[in-house]
Amino acid sequence: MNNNIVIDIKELSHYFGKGELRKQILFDINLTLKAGEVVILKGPSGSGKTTLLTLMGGLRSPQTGSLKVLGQELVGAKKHQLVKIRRNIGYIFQSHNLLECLTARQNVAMSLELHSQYSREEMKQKTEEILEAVGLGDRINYYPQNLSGGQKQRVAIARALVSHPKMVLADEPTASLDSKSGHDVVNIMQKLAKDQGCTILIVTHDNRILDVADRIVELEDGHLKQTKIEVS
Ligand SMILES: Nc1ncnc2c1ncn2[C@@H]1O[C@H](COP(=O)(O)OP(=O)(O)OP(=O)(O)O)[C@@H](O)[C@H]1O
Repeated sequence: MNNNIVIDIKELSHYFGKGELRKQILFDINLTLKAGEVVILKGPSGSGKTTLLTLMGGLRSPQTGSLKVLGQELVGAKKHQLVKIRRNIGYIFQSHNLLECLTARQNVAMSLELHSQYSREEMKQKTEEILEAVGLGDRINYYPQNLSGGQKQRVAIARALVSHPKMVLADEPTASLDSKSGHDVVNIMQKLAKDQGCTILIVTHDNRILDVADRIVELEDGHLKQTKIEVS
């Protein structure tokens, strides 16, 4: 595998439904994401962005074409192979999906517990460091209900990045935030990713955050537009 390539998609198509209801959602997608790149995927509602993101994240089985994540082909992969690939990926969703009964620290620590190589002391240290890095050093023991929308999304970022994943997939991470919090959140995500050499793919409608991207790609009716906007 070329170590520099994190996602390699060739001629990927996707269909929902069966028989007469079968409908093609993605058409011959070709896309490569390199290590450390921040890429924004935009496009109108219903154009297939979330479908593509869930395929790349091993959250849905791809049907035809080729989709390689970290060198592993996911077309035809078994369930356990999808599960294995997911351990290398951090996920951030529109609504933060924090567990309300756990503090910020516990929510972040949960993600580390999946990586059993860490001792309790290491987990505590890593959790505190990442919460400091997202500007929540003074909110470590707060429950989600006592945090603002932007702060909760920052906990979600900390949770996604604490285990140093190779890739982060973020689906509309700023949709429920005001302009300033939205910008803060993506800036933190971008900085941490650059520090860690992590690739980020952000699906968004939010034109206010386009400037964090190294590259913007666009889906329209399931087709990836060939014109790629390079952001300087
Ligand atoms: N599980 C499913 N079964 C059938 N059709 C689906 C399913 N999930 C999505 N679709 C359809 O696939 C198309 C693409 O949906 P998708 O959620 O990927 O679009 P999107 O670009 O992310 O939209 P939005 O910006 O509104 O979230 C839509 O027409 C949607 O109705």
